[in-house]
Amino acid sequence: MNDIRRGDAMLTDWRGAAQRFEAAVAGAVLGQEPIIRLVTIAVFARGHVLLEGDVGVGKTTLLRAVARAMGGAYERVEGTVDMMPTDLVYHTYLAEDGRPRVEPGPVLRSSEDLAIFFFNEINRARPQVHALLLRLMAERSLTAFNREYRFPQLQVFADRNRVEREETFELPAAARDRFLMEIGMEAPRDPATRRTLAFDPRFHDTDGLIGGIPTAILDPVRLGGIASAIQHGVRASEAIEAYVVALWEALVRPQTAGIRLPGIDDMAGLVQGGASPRGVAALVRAARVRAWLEERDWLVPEDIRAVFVPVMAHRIFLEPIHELRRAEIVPALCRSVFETVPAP
Ligand SMILES: Nc1ncnc2c1ncn2[C@@H]1O[C@H](COP(=O)(O)OP(=O)(O)OP(=O)(O)O)[C@@H](O)[C@H]1O
Repeated sequence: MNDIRRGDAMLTDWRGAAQRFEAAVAGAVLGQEPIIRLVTIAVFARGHVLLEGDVGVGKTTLLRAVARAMGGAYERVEGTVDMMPTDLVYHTYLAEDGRPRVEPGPVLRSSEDLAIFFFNEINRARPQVHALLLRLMAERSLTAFNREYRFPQLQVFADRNRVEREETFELPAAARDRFLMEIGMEAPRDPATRRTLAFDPRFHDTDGLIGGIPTAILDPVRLGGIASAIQHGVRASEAIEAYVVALWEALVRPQTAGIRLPGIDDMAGLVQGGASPRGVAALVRAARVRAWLEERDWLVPEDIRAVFVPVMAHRIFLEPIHELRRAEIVPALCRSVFETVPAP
């Protein structure tokens, strides 16, 4: 078999694994197929994910299900206001012999095999902790105990609830683009799913639910190679390239693209920045994975549109007076961008 055929066969095998992975997660987390698809895209794009939503909509359950179905070394911490950055790296205690001991903390416990680091309730931790986490996400390395640790397989999942505002700390806006995606999660609307969630005891016992998921469906050690093969294997036509650049342009300069939003007089000053080349590269990366999951080796406009909001919305900086209405303005802006820019 030549190299291209071998590469194709590998991509097809891995697509099967991706489908089994999605099915395993969907078996435990009901009515969230679009969110599970986005998380799968992030896994194969090797990007970090922030999940945001109301209290008790299943964010933790989804991320635990993903960690279990994926396999590999996994650590989870819970954000608290008194957490220190060093709590992630080591902890000290007095041993039975009365002597102080130092043990690796959650980031170092599995050493360099760490595949998934799950940060629960990230907005309860203070900025010093965010700073360490964001550096770990950007560089996938950490210096401790006089040496550098590298985490080539590391993927960070974090969640934050949208409701809580007391004693919480927002992530710095400029650092949020370390997350490939920010995904909003809501409870399923379908009445039958709601009834099952309310009455079926399987969904009241999270540990039992997670324990029933098949494990280690994806091999984290090989994910980097497959992610690279997807990025090289999915083609973009000139028309698609022009489409992405036009969307980007319209997002950054909506007024020039002829976009008007209700209640905003100064469209020219609305977007202050943030949709950077790094952001658009992330968009294309995620779109290519979507195309691959849809069994194509070329991009279509729908691949771009399907990942546009979760990849781009958190990277846009608005004029400060509009930030309070961000949750309403940014989706409306994205919708207008799609309506204004003709798809090829
Ligand atoms: N879509 C769903 N599918 C399966 N279980 C669900 C779903 N939504 C909620 N649950 C169940 O509801 C309970 C609460 O879920 P979970 O702790 O994951 O919510 P959360 O969004 O992380 O909440 P918090 O913001 O308080 O941390 C769990 O027992 C979970 O099994």
